[in-house]
Amino acid sequence: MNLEIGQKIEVEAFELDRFGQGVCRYQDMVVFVYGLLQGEKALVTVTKLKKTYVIAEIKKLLIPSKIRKTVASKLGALDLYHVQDKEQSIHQKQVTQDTLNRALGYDVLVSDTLSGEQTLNYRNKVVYHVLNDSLMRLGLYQKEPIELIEVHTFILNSLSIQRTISKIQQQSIEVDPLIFKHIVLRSNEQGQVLVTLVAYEKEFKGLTELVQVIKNFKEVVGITLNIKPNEKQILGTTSYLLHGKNELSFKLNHTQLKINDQSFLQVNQEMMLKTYDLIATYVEGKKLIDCYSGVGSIGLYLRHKVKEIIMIENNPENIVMAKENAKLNPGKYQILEGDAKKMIKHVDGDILVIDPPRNGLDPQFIDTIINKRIPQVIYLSCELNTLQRDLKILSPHYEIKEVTPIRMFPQTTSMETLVLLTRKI
Ligand SMILES: C[S@@+](CC[C@H](N)C(=O)[O-])C[C@H]1O[C@@H](n2cnc3c(N)ncnc32)[C@H](O)[C@@H]1O
Repeated sequence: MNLEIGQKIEVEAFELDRFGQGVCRYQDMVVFVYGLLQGEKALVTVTKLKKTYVIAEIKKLLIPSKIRKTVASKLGALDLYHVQDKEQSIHQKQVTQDTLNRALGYDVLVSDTLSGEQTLNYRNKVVYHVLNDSLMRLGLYQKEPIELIEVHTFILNSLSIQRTISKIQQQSIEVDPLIFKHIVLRSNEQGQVLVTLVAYEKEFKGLTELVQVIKNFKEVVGITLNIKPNEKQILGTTSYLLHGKNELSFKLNHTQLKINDQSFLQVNQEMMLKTYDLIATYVEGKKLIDCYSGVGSIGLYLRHKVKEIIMIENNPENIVMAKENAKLNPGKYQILEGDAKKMIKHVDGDILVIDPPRNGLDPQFIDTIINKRIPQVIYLSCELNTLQRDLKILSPHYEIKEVTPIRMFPQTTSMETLVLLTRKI
């Protein structure tokens, strides 16, 4: 193979992979082209040469696919925007099916993707990054090459977040981009907004001016300053209240929920409710363990379905919030703080709901579930790769009853998957 960077070649994608790349073959090489769909032909420019594969970008689309909606977005956060909405759901089901079949070595039955009506403006949390400029400019990451670009309208923003960020972006404020790094905006269904300024230090140039401006926006219920712990993590564990309250309330059908600037909550409320309603149909038993429970959204939502709920969560801030949320939604709860793999050894229940972070389950945690013979396990996963790894270990002991891909993040390749498992005799 004698390809060179910058060379133009004609390729056809035989597959759209789970990262939104068209997979093509050129001579003996695999070529990945972001934004190229299955069956599409394009003239592409080689941008990276690796030992076993090549990365190229579309120069000219020669034969477009019927499922294409528009040209691919530059933004990493919109990496499936060019695909029609219905086809995004079909793609998600296919990727889930292929990944699980490959891992488990048999045909896993995967349901149709659970989808919603609101495929734009659904995000109730968005992180804007401060660009490297002395006058404040805010943006998002571009996909290829990965770099920050200024963005004024982001079509996944909830309408209230879009309104707030537009007003912030109209300000001309001098800042130090080496210290002031992000603005995180969260909104609820009432259109209220919690704004978090994220910086490496408690004081920075432009802070007072920014707070003066933002606190006058009537939708803003609170402004906090969070101290960024390192380059990789957006938010740290220290927050200071600068205005209003560090709290946002949500009404999730029969459940009231409060979060703060550090809490996890699914970003798409319509799909969160659809997911929780589906989980509710699985729940049949007395004692439910909600593990990786965050501020308690899943356990609280299911409180009418069981006699008792045990929550396990390792973040002390979330534990405080979960206890407040428990008071808002009376029921019988035990809220336990600690590492899931240790805590799970000390509790019993007949239903286990697990909603871990992207890195999935610890082998020690899986061993304990298997040894305890918990009859029903409901696994909500935000990372298909760790889900398939964990299901491989669980599957000799648990039957995979139902797998539902969830379209939690329309216009993107990110996906959520819900799996119902029952103990084999
Ligand atoms: C994906 S979130 C789910 C939160 C909650 N179920 C919800 O939907 O609102 C994962 C949660 O697991 C918690 N967590 C991460 N590692 C943990 C561990 N080793 N033990 C217990 N909880 C953990 C995080 O703090 C976070 O709240």
